[in-house]
Amino acid sequence: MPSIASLTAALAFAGAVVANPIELQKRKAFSIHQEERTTFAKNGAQSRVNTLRKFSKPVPANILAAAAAGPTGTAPAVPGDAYDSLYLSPVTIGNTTLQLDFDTGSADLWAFSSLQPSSQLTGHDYYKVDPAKKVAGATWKISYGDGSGAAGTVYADKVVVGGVTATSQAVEAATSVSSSFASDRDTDGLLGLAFSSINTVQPNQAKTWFDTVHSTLAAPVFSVALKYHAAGTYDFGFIDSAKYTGALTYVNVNTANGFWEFTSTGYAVGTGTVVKTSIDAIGDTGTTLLYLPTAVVRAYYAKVTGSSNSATYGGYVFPCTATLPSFTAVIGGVNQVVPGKYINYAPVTDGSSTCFGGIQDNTGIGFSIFGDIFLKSKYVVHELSSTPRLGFAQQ
Ligand SMILES: CNCc1ccc(Oc2cccnc2)o1
Repeated sequence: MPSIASLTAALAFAGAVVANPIELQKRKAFSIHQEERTTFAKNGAQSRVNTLRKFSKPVPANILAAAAAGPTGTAPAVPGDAYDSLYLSPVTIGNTTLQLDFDTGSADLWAFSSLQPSSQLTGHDYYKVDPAKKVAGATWKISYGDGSGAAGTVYADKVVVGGVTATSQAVEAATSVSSSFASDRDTDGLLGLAFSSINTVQPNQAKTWFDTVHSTLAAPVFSVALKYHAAGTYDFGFIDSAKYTGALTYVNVNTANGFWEFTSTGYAVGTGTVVKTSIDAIGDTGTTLLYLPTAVVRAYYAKVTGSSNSATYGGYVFPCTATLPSFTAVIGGVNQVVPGKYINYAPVTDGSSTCFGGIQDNTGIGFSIFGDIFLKSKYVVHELSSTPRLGFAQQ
């Protein structure tokens, strides 16, 4: 049995993280967790298997099973402002870590880059392009539902999200961005998590990061836990049962339009009865609000005293002191409830006593959008199986 000192020295040499030797001597039994330097997607369980084998120790079946399962990872989702207008997550592209908006409503991974005018880069982390990694002849150009957009060229580089590595991922480097992106110093780009069929790279469409890595993950899933005025998470390759209450219930997804598109079969306002109606909707972490059919939105604000559909503010507003009813959408036959408090998005301008509704009309969009206002009360599993589906549970 090697001495504690020699074991500590050996592990320190191997670059392992060990407790203080004195601390080790105080303990009767201790476990050593060794992080290995790998170039492929990280897999903590595999590191433990390697360590136990290194010291000729038996490997418990559950650790072997987890190691064989493949990597998993978790990235934080941090509100970009006081009203959860968007959420930002750290992504390492090449050697730089940027804050990207993970967007289940689009399929381009793009970043502010060294190709832009330096005046657009103030306050940003940005991707420093390496001409050796350029994808010859490839360009991209994207427009979002809020009228913003960006365009540029394409590089193949290492992209790490939550410890999971894609060694050669299409990284769309911006050469130009719209004014709303240029003035948003917090968002360094987007990471699309919709289906690669709507990626905008030409002439050869690129894959999303999740599409690149999903076959190596422990399971072909990612799970989203956005939170109300707090940091949440994106889990990749696994479902974290500690992050929700009750059961996960599922609905099939129609991927024809490249979205996580599903049908809600009814709704209720507050304690009212469920109105059966078919609502064609997409889940979209990149959209702030909950956009619904005109009749549904009218029924909701009919229960909000002092509310009106304001031409001035471009949507339904109400007194910030209003007590808002909850909103229920029936998904997969299960009532998914959004607390009324979550439907007060923000004052129309800082300090105003008039507030802008989290529920708005979907006129002009062509479908409903279950954006952050809806998502932040749920744990949402996105399963890329042979028949893709969405799982919902209450946080
Ligand atoms: C606020 N405009 C800039 C901006 C930040 C994130 C995005 O992207 C969006 C916008 C709407 C829908 N989906 C993604 O645009």
